[in-house]
Amino acid sequence: MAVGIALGLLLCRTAVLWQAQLDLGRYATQLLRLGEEAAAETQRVLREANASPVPFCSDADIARLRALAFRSRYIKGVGRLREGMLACSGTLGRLPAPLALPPPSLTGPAGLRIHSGISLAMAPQLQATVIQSGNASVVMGTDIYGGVVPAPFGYTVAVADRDAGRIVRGWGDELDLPASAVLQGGALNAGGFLYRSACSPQVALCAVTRISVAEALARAHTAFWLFGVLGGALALAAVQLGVMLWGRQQPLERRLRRAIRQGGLTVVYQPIVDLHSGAAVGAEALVRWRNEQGLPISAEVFVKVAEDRGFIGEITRFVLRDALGELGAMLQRVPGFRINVNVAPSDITESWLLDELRRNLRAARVPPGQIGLELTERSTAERAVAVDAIARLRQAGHRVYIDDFGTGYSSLSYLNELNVDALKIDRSFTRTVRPGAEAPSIVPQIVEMARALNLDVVVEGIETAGQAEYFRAMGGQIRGQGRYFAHPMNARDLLAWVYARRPPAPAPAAAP
Ligand SMILES: Nc1nc2c(ncn2[C@@H]2O[C@H](COP(=O)(O)O[C@H]3[C@@H](O)[C@H](n4cnc5c(=O)[nH]c(N)nc54)O[C@@H]3COP(=O)(O)O)[C@@H](O)[C@H]2O)c(=O)[nH]1
Repeated sequence: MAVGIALGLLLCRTAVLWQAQLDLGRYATQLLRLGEEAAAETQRVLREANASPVPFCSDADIARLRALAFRSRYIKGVGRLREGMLACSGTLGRLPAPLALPPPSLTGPAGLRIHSGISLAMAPQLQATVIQSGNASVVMGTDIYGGVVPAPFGYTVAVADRDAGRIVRGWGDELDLPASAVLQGGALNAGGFLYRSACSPQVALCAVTRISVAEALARAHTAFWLFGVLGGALALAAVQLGVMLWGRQQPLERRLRRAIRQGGLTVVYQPIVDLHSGAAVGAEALVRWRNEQGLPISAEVFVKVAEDRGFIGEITRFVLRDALGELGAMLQRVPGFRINVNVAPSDITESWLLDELRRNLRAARVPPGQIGLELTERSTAERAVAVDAIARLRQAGHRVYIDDFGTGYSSLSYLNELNVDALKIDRSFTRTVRPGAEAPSIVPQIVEMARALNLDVVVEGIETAGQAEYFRAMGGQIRGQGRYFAHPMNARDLLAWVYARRPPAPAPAAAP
């Protein structure tokens, strides 16, 4: 019996670690493929920018650079360099004084120069990677890889200088492997972690995925118990293990589709407050999903899966229906209150969105002005499509917000052309407002420019009293959202929160 239990446990451990290695290998390959796609796009954009038929940094040139960035998936900005100094870019226009780039961290075979850890004028808190060829340069996005690898796996994608045997720059987790191990590729077991490294034969990139042995085993802890308790019933437990491993292998996509069908998603709401009065003026609806084990899956991860696989519309529909279903009565009682719903890039081009909005609003007897729509900068990449879609949403009575402003490096004047109502300043900018910050925050300039363009402003990610006070002191109408005021909460708690912060209803008039 004891031998049976020990053998069962050993077999189980081996199978689980083997499965974890397979998963790691699959994620590393996916990451590398993304990196290769981003590299191919970089080369194409640099080629097109260098083949510009219009004068260097002319208005037409700047518009062209902007169009190149907006048409790209992985590139956030395109600029022009003269004698190693940035002279203009699609985002910043012509610079009053050219900006020097530090020496490249790596020079590639095709004359590409890779500068890592660059602090950008629009987003000084981000450590961007700039790639230069000829008189053109591109800024790479920082969010290329995050959505591929689900918890509890970790990842790093690194620019690798094979000749010098060193890692130049990594995205994702800090690498705690020697460069030689990364460059060699393959499976590794070190310091209590399983690693899988894969390097591209075409470009200077390596992807490393990892999981701690404890985590890998914990993922299978149900099976361990089965083996432990049943011990000698090895065959039965082996069947259980097979079933479990099969379940784990089901891609996130399939599990997410099932969760949508079977009502496995929920919606939470994060209040948006007027920074001067402290009153709740609205809330952002955020979707939530717990997996079969009851563990939360990051919205960032599964929203991306739904976007990539083309079924994000089902989530948007669900959020709209659910939000109006559970908050419709409150919206009727508090007419100035607005619920903001996130819409994905593909949603705004779909005709169902307006129909769905109309239908749900009619059923809830709520006017369209009480539903705001949050579009990310990426949704507006196709200018003509975005202008048209935004106009239709506004004509229908909705307010349109640009979400995460600043992360896509698009310019305020471009937003002006889009004709939106408001912008939400990304929380990475808010984070720069803190005691002892090494550089003054760029947020005041953004707020001022937004106001000059008649755009309302919501500051996202306010986490401290100091940040709330800093933005309040700017005067003028300004709204905020963040954990300092409230974490996202369910509809019932939101109702209590909102009613507690509304000005008291006027007392009934005294009888004559
Ligand atoms: N298309 C849709 N996208 C959605 C939907 N619901 C969420 N999302 C997008 O997923 C991303 C991650 O969102 P989430 O994990 O829900 O995180 C949100 C907040 O919880 C978080 N937040 C709020 N306050 C703070 C704070 O003070 N500090 C801090 N570090 N994080 C905070 O920010 C997220 C809200 O982000 P945003 O939408 O940019 O305002 C995110 O991109 C969501 O947009 C959906 O239904 N549809």
